[in-house]
Amino acid sequence: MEITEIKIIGGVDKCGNDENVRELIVKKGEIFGVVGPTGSGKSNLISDIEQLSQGDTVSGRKIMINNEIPSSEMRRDPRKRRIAQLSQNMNFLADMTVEEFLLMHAKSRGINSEGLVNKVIELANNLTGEPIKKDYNLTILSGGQSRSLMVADVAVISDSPIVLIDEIENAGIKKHEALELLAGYGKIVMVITHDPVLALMTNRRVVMRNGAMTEIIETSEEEKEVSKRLNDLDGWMLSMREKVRHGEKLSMGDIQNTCKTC
Ligand SMILES: Nc1ncnc2c1ncn2[C@@H]1O[C@H](COP(=O)(O)OP(=O)(O)OP(=O)(O)O)[C@@H](O)[C@H]1O
Repeated sequence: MEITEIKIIGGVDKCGNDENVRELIVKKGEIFGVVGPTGSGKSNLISDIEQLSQGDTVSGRKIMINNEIPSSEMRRDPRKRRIAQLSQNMNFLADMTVEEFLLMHAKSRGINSEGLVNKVIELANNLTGEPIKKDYNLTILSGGQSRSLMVADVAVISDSPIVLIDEIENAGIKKHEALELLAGYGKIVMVITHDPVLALMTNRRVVMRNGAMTEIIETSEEEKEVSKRLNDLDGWMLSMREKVRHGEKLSMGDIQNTCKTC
C-alpha cells in the first residue's frame, strides 16, 4: 500500500484540555518540524505516530493513514508499520562488523545486497568527519559514526515511507545533508529539533506547549535563506571541530576566511 498522507487528530494537553490544533495532515514529500521547550510533548507526539495511536495514549490523539484508521495488523506488527525512527539515544549493540550488519539487514528486508555495503558506507562517510570502514566492529563506532551509519541505513535499507527523527542535532554529523538524505524523494518526514538549521529546512513546523500542538508555522522564503546561511556556518563549525580533534591548531585566519564565505 502506498502511504500518501498521515493525519493526526488532536487530543488533549497535560491538563486534559483540547489541544489547539485539531487536525494536522502531513503529505508525502513533506518535511515537517516539531519544536517546543523541554517537556512540551515533542517525543510524545512522535511516539503517538510511531504507535499509530487510536485514542489509547495519554494525549488521546488518533493517527490516520491515507485518511483511514490503520489496520490492526499494521498497528501490531512493526514490520508492517513501515515507519523508521531515528533518535539521538539509539546505539548499536550487536557484536558484528559494519559489513555483516548491513548484509544481515538487507537480507531481512529482502533487498539485493550487491554494491549495497559500499553505497551505505559512502553515504555515511559523507555525513561524518571520521570515515567508517566496513570491517570496523559496530561497538567501536563513535557517536558521530553510529549516527551517520544509522541515517544511511535508514535511507537505503529501511527505506520506509514515514521517517520520524528525534533530535539529530547533537550527533556530530552534517545534519543538513542527513535530513536531505533521509527525506529522499516522496517520504513523510517528521523531525523534532531545537536547531534553527533543521527547523527552517522544513516546510512547516508545529509548536508544542504543555503536551499540546498549539500552532503551525509555515516556513517563509526568508527563513529558508536564513537556513542556508546558518548551514554554511554550521559546516564551518564542524570543520573547526575536526581540525581540533585531529590535533591541528587554529588561527584567526580560519575565522576571517569563513566570515567571507558566510
Ligand atoms: N498530551 C499529554 N498528556 C499527558 N502527558 C503528556 C502529554 N504530552 C506529553 N506528556 C508527558 O509529558 C512528559 C514530557 O513529554 P515529552 O518527553 O514528549 O517532551 P519533550 O518535548 O520531548 O521533552 P524533551 O525536549 O525534554 O525531550 C512525558 O512524561 C510525557 O508522557
